[in-house]
Amino acid sequence: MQKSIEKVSILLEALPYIKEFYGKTVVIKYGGNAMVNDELKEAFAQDVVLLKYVGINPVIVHGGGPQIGELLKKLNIQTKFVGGMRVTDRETMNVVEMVLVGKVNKEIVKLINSHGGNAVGLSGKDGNLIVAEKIDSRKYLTEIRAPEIIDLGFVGRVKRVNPEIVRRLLESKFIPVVAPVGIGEDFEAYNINADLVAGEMAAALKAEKLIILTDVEGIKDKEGKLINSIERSRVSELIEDGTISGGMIPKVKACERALTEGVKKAHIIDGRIKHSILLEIFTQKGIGTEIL
Ligand SMILES: Nc1ncnc2c1ncn2[C@@H]1O[C@H](COP(=O)(O)OP(=O)(O)O)[C@@H](O)[C@H]1O
Ligand SMILES: CC(=O)N[C@@H](CCC(=O)OP(=O)(O)O)C(=O)O
Repeated sequence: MQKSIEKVSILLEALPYIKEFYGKTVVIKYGGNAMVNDELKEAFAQDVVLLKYVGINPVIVHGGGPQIGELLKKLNIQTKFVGGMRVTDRETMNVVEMVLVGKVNKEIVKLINSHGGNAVGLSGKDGNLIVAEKIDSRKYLTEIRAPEIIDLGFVGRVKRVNPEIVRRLLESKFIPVVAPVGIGEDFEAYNINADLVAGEMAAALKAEKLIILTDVEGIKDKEGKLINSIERSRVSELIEDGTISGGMIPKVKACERALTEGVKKAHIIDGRIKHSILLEIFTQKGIGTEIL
């Protein structure tokens, strides 16, 4: 009996959050490093399906960096990252698209559907969802003080998101799952960092929240201690003094961008913790770092 009462009180703790977020959209970035373990994958899918069934609209934007790396290795194609971005020549771009759209996207769709959801996979090409343009490598790499200034190739930035197709899917009770491949006005495919796509998606949808799952607890300070909460105006100084570097830079940039466009809160949370999404949304304390 005591156990049952505990269960009810856990459910009741979620009630104010279900009320607050009912009918709202939450964009979730599902990172390649949080996708490596089967147990975590199952927990992720359960969280997404639960959100949908309590009336919250999840939109998934996924990565797949490690999975791209694996296939490039098998194909004996050298690859490197500069300033958190994969240098992408045409051959690499083909592999990126093959892995992200052909493999990772469909795996996530299957995973969610096998837990009772109704997911639909999209890339930036579908419905012109993500219009991209080649990133200005020099400008970007200088701005983030990258160690090397080179041409990043077919690395894109989001020029525009046309969220119509995603809105329609949400209205029809589907769960959209988006691969971060953009389409240029030159009809070239562009490789876009998935965090940046998630930020732009949240902005275009005027989402309630952006949640970025990653492979660390959240943003850490100079001493390596987790920062629970930070204002967006303080983020650039942490990049400038080197506290935030590498793969964390596009994450905080994505959060800044979403918040500037009216998204209420952004969170960087630990995807290695089972049910991290539910812990973030439905508990008072939340987890990871919130950016306001
Ligand atoms: N201040 C910081 N706080 C936390 N992680 C940081 C920080 N600066 C750099 N990082 C690095 O960013 C990484 C997360 O980015 P990335 O590896 O691209 O993740 P993902 O695969 O989830 O997209 C962390 O594993 C960590 O090494
Ligand atoms: C330009 C760029 O770096 N694109 C990324 C796209 C995938 C991604 O962002 O995956 P994660 O979120 O798993 O890191 C790449 O090629 O790896």
